[in-house]
Amino acid sequence: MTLVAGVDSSTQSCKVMIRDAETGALVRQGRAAHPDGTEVDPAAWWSALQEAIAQAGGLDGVAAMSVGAQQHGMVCLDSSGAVVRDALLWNDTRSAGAARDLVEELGGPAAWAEAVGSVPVASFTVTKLRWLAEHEPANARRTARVCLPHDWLTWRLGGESVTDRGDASGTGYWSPATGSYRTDLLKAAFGAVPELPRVLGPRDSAGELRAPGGRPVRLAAGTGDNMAAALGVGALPGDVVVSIGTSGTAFAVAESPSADPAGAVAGFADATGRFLPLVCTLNAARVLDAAARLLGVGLDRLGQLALDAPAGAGGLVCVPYLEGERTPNLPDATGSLHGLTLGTSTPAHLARAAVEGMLCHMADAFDALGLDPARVLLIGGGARSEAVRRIAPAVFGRPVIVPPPGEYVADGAARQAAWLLGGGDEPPAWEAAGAERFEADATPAVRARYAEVRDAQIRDGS
Ligand SMILES: Nc1ncnc2c1ncn2[C@@H]1O[C@H](COP(=O)(O)OP(=O)(O)O)[C@@H](O)[C@H]1O
Ligand SMILES: O=C(CO)[C@@H](O)[C@H](O)COP(=O)(O)O
Repeated sequence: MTLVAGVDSSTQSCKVMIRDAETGALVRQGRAAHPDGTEVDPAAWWSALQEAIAQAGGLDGVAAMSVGAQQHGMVCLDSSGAVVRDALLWNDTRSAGAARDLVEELGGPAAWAEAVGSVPVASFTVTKLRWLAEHEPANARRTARVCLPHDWLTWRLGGESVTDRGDASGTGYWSPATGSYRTDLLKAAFGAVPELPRVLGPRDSAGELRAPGGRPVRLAAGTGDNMAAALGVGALPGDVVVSIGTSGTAFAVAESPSADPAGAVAGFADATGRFLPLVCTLNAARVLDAAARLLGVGLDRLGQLALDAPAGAGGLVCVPYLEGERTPNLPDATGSLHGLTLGTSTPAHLARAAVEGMLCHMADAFDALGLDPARVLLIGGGARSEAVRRIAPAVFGRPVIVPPPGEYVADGAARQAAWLLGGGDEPPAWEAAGAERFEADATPAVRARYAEVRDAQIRDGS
């Protein structure tokens, strides 16, 4: 049996899935935690990857491997390849001011959407580079090369200095429409053009690593985590995927590039040669973690409590901007609870408000895509919650399909590695495991009440 390994180096952890290259059957897996925080020494990703590989039983029998990872993170290297400073992650909002300046300098949001398919907010690499140039000029001067988390891991594994279309499209200096770097925008933001990774196509080779014993393991291009998830879950044009992970995302596979001048939809490229319009929120599954912490319960108990309370939580509304927010672009916002009464001051009402607030927020992201999909697929750690699976169709006002709980980012990376081995125009057709369909009566009043409270909070500027 020929094996492939897929990696998901995400915000909270590193996961490795080892699968049969031909059928996609799961053979073994491992995972390891990442440190908390929005700036991280890339060495921590490296040691988590080694730990996850060891937990998966090593790379014996693995012929090809691919790395999917959190998008956008700024990894600066000096001329010897050493890391200049801790990487600033996609959820680090310190470059919000730099984003505002860059948008203004180019002539407004529409100019950015036209140039690179997206309007940069603090998540985008280009804004982090501007922040570095302004706040840490010595580090900026030492920066000879800039790459992204998946690029850096691929390179450390023995690969070349390469990236892929999907991850390049989250930098803010690569255009999905033309397939080329906009070094003019990088120069304008950073004051210099450091060396950038070569952008590979979906089936291209990134080199190879030498596993213990000297056996070569081929490296696929890798990609950003959302692009890998689309590949792992087998998303087809006509589907929308909603992922409830550290970030919340709603995305679709598209045949042509997009450019939203309003900035809500990022016009990314995907990992198959197509495109991936995507709406991303800073707050998603960790809203449930926070509510569980407040109530002093575990996630399963939080879900039971939420299902015990009535729809609408008796008017208790949670606006879940706990980490600031990216969509809507409110980097300094905080979360809030509205509608506390003696009646709603119960653990069940609070749990329900947290689940519904998070899902209303995700439904806003879904709506921003402006699509009427044939299927809505719900994935990510948050989709493991029974309460989320049962309340989501009520809040979204449409059925949701929940694939079996799994590591779809790492699986997508594994599928890309199998594609590298097998060749062909499309990735190998691995059989999808049976998904469950959830239906519920729509609860438009829950969304309406949420929207009222959300808009009042935004008007207040808090
Ligand atoms: N049974 C569960 N119920 C609710 N949430 C869960 C459950 N299991 C995991 N999660 C959530 O999954 C989140 C991690 O999701 P994941 O998609 O793995 O994140 P990422 O890939 O962004 O690091 C955790 O923050 C946790 O809240
Ligand atoms: O910034 C984005 C997408 O634009 C995020 O989706 C990151 O890619 C982080 O992903 P997770 O760690 O939540 O999977």
